Amino acid sequence: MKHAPFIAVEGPIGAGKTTLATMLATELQLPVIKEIVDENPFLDKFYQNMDDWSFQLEMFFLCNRFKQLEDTTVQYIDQGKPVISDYHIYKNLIFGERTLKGSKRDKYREIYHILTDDFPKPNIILYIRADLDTLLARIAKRARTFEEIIAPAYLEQLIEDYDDAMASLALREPSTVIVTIDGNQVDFVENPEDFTAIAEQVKELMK
Ligand SMILES: Nc1ncnc2c1ncn2[C@@H]1O[C@H](COP(=O)(O)OP(=O)(O)OP(=O)(O)O)[C@@H](O)[C@H]1O
Ligand SMILES: Nc1nc(=O)c2ncn([C@H]3C[C@H](O)[C@@H](CO)O3)c2[nH]1
Repeated sequence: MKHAPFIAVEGPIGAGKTTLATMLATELQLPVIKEIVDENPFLDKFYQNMDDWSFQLEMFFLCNRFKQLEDTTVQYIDQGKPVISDYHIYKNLIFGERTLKGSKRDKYREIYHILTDDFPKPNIILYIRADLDTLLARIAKRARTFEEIIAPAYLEQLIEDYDDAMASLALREPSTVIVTIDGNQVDFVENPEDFTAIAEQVKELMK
């Protein structure tokens, strides 16, 4: 590994990223970086009108994650300390490519690369795949009001985008370990053995 273990949990909306990252952080005694949701002023507006609000929303996520990545690099990666995050910065591009159009998409892509290309990236990705029914059930279980109007078609598209993105990342960065977790079958919340198996695998990868 080029640098200390930097683990990212990824997957489409509601796959269980924050849940798994938090459980692993406790089990492996790692610091955990979580994305900011509650103070996001654009999410609500975005779900009501994606075309009007996507640029503001994507820029907000990008700026927040840029700051978190900057801090993570200084506090952990540069110090050789392992860390786990409930997202990979690459998700900005996965979402941005889907929600933005035309010149805004081109500008956003350029800004993304300018801001993030020189940062250390996660060397272990836990990719939770889950089908539409599983995602809808988990989103409903979490019951964030602004997510009630998420269109199933948007989620379906994101499921596909995530698969494509992980496949292209694997080609581009062959040294990055991507562990795919079947979120429909593997239940790290309800089945302790499922969680233990994931935690053991991560421990091995961190050696
Ligand atoms: N394996 C699981 N089995 C059952 N429930 C789960 C599982 N994983 C997560 N959940 C529940 O599903 C909901 C969504 O989980 P979580 O918030 O971790 O998803 P997320 O991927 O971080 O979401 P987001 O994409 O919005 O950040 C929560 O209520 C959580 O308790
Ligand atoms: N458009 C868009 N771009 C992102 O980078 C992004 N990251 C997360 N999200 C949405 C998913 C959940 O509703 C909620 C919490 O994860 O925020 C995003 N939406």
